[in-house]
Amino acid sequence: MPTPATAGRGTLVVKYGGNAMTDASLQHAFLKDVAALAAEGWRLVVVHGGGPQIDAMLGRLGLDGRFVNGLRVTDETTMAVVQLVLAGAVGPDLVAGLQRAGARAFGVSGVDGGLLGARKRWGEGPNGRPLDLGRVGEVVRVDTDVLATLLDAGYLPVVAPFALAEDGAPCNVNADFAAAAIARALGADALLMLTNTAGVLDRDGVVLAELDGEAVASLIAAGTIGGGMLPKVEAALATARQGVGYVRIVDGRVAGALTAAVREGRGGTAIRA
Ligand SMILES: Nc1ncnc2c1ncn2[C@@H]1O[C@H](COP(=O)(O)OP(=O)(O)O)[C@@H](O)[C@H]1O
Ligand SMILES: CC(=O)N[C@@H](CCC(=O)OP(=O)(O)O)C(=O)O
Repeated sequence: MPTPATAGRGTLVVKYGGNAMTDASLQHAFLKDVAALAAEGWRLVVVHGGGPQIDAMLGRLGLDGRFVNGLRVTDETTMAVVQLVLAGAVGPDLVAGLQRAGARAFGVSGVDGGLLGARKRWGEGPNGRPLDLGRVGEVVRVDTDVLATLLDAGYLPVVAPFALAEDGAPCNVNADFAAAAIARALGADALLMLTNTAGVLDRDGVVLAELDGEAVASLIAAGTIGGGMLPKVEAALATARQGVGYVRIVDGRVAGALTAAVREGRGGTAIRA
């Protein structure tokens, strides 16, 4: 597997999942990796999740979180909590950690500068019938100006994934889809998705080194891929098909996983068009 590009001159989009963030020392190792790659000259954008952190806040407020095929059912109150947690806690914590690691990080959300525009995304209910997920969006427009401006000025953008809906208010977008849309729009050399598994696992729990569209479809049909891995593989595959040459799902719980994937082209599951 080739590495993404000539070291230090390309664009990397890194999706950092909420499940990979739970251990503080591993988060510190990840942020040091990110800062080191940025110092090498990579144009780097971090898109973060925060699903478990949103669940924790909902729980504290006595509210339930519900998912359909990996997408959160989002009513108005849930949307407020999503914004609060992502742009008020998870994002600033990552920005602060990156600053400590020596990077000039700058937090934005998908609504800032019109970065992400979305239309309503429907879920799939029983018998394939459309299911109303509430304020959930699918990205249909990416305006990369705000990212280019920050990158050109030497900042490392840290993106919270919610977007502008057609009614002009924020809507909830799964962070895997947000990262994928940003990687495509930037013409990134690579999309790295850090999660809390060794990669995509087969039915025996063994990590699959490489997957194409056909393999993904049969693993989904067999029920081997489910939950939060569904949007991840869907987003990864679409990104690979749309020209991002290096897409990899890697273990965010392992120190050095990001730099190994970027510099040595190894670890986790490579997704091929
Ligand atoms: N075949 C599979 N391989 C790996 N993980 C899977 C698979 N099928 C379902 N999953 C689930 O998907 C989860 C990762 O997705 P998610 O919880 O949304 O993480 P993140 O916060 O990183 O986006 C894993 O922790 C696991 O529970
Ligand atoms: C629509 C939808 O599901 N939005 C996600 C956004 C956060 C996210 O994707 O976080 P992870 O990457 O940690 O899973 C949510 O509300 O949980």
